[in-house]
Amino acid sequence: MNNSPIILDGNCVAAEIKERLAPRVAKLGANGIVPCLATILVGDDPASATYVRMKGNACKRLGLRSIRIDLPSATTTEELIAAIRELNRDPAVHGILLQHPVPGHIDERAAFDAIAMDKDVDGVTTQGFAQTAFGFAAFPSCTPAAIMAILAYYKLPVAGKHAVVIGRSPILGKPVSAMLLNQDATVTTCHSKTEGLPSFVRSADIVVAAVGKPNFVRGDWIKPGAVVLDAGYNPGNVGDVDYEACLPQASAITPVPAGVGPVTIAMLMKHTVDAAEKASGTN
Ligand SMILES: Nc1nc(=O)c2c([nH]1)NC[C@@H]1CN(c3ccc(C(=O)N[C@@H](CCC(=O)O)C(=O)O)cc3)C=[N+]21
Repeated sequence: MNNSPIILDGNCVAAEIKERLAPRVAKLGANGIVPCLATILVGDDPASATYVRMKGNACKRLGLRSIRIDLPSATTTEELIAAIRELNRDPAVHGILLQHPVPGHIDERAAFDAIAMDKDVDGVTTQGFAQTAFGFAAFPSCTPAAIMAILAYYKLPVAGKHAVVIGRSPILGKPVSAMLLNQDATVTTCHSKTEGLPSFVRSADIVVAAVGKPNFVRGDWIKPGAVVLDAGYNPGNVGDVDYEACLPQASAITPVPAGVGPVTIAMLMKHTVDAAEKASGTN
């Protein structure tokens, strides 16, 4: 038992990331460049609309431009790709974010892969994933980058540790597994077909929950002293970790809200500023 776990405060981590962006945004501005993020939302899922609005608000607070494109749920893959290509061609747009998930009839992979590499600030393209996996300097996807930023901010050791990632989605479980591996963790990626999931989690020094099931990770799965990172964003702002049950076991744990979420948005802002600097050669 551990009676004083560190509560990993995502708002603090996000504040530091955004503070460091301010002078860079000012310098770009002095050169007549305003970093610009285009967000695309297909359909009218209210939770997705909330996240997209939060991203737009974060841009505004940092002095970034944002363009919001809302497409009807009946949009075809071809129409969506056409909208993405138009943003690819627009030199004033530095980053493009296609909000996941898109309606089921759309080929989401094809749409993600239509995003120009140098504007893939959300790290969703196949090429971006490949670069992330190989440890090159692409924009990694934002939630995995947020998880790594939280570990770094609190100086939590990764090398040599057993990290168990629950979930293998293309923009969360898979890339965060690769990023942990690149920092010399021993990584086990668990998923819905994993047999004996609790026994894997029980051996983890670092647990990353990315399953999309509310309160899925139970307290008795957590090895005493483990670090627990909750990347879940279920309806009603509920994470994938049963926080109250895991808290007494963990040495450090992210809450939901105010854990991984705000850092995800800060990373998106950072990547957009990075992209604007690269595009303009101003860094
Ligand atoms: N292409 C794509 N990229 C994404 O990065 C992406 C996505 N699609 N689809 C949905 C998920 C979810 N996501 C969140 C970001 C911030 C919070 C966040 O900041 N949440 C606040 C609370 C939210 C509130 O106040 O309503 C918090 O945890 O403190 C949550 C969830 C990004 N996602």
